[in-house]
Amino acid sequence: PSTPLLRGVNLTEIESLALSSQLNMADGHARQELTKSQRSIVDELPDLFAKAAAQPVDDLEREAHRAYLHLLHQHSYPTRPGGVLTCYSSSVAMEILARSLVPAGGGPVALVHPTFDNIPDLLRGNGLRLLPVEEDVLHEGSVSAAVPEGVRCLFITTPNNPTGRVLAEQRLAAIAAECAARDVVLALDTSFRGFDTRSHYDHYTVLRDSGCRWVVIEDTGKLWATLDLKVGLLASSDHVGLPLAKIHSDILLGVSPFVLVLVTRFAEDAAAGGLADLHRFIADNRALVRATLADVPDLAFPDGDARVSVERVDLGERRCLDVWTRLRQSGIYVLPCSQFHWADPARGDHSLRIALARVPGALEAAVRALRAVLLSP
Ligand SMILES: N=C(N)NC[C@@H](O)CC(=O)C(=O)O
Repeated sequence: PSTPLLRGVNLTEIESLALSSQLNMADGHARQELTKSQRSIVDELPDLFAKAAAQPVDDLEREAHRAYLHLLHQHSYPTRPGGVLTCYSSSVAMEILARSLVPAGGGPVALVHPTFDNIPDLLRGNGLRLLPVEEDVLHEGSVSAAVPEGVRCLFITTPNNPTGRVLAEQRLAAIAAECAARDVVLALDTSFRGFDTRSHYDHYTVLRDSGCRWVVIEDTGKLWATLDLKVGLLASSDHVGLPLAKIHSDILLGVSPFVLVLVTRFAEDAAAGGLADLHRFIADNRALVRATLADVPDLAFPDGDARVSVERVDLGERRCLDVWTRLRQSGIYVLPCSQFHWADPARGDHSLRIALARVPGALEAAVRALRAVLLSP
């Protein structure tokens, strides 16, 4: 049986246990130090606050959308009113999408497997039935198998969490064409795309050209240590046929203009070289994890070419709950992977996920402690 003690506990509840720990390697939020140029943005906060108060919020919203999406080479995003709805977080965007799918009727939602469990939880919480689509089926093989028969929506996290796997441009085009032919809504969660340039082809051009009904959820919260000052973006095709704007209005009037200005400034800093620096920083932290654990027997890193800000560790015969529990006794937190396998948790019972957007010294201390636990019976 899978790790019973964590049954009924979701990943975010496990992450919340770690929030006050100095050695929190659990959640995928950005907790690294600010760079020099980012600190100078923080030094400007009083002026940014004044700018946010003085300018029309529509302008600030358009500026934030453009700065963030152009940073990631997404030039063809919709600019029509309501084409990109701004939310407090990507999970709020996810909840709006899930609620909007319910009245549409029709079959289940096909969802990539594994992926972060708040996505299936939000979909199921709205009464939607789910069908898992394994990553290999999604990324390779027949396109009709990637879009199961009878589904109302296909939901893909790309880059995926925790694997880092990126949907290639040609594959997105093929899946979008299949969705167009079968009138299936194609939904993408691209929250981790900032870390991987392989996901920086213009998804909006591909989606638009396919003619399919589509939704894309973006998240500014994973990249920069802004204390979770962030926005989620809910973009959609003009013929998506879902009451996204209506449900969005049920949940919020708008996000803080101050956060919009902050996101714009951090995105501009990233475009001026900060994003490349961040990629090197994450790659160095990934290398630190792999080097520190290199001499541990019966251990593997299943996502060899992942670039996202998390790293999965395959523990061999060891159980993730046992390792997680022993680390927690020393105040060190990682994330067990059972719940990512939302349709078959046992498949995650022998792997952990380590957050990489962390101060290197803290990451090294945590991974050295993990190594000690793994080497002691
Ligand atoms: N609304 C939720 N549950 N937020 C947690 C989520 O941001 C953590 C995450 O995405 C990750 O740790 O990979």
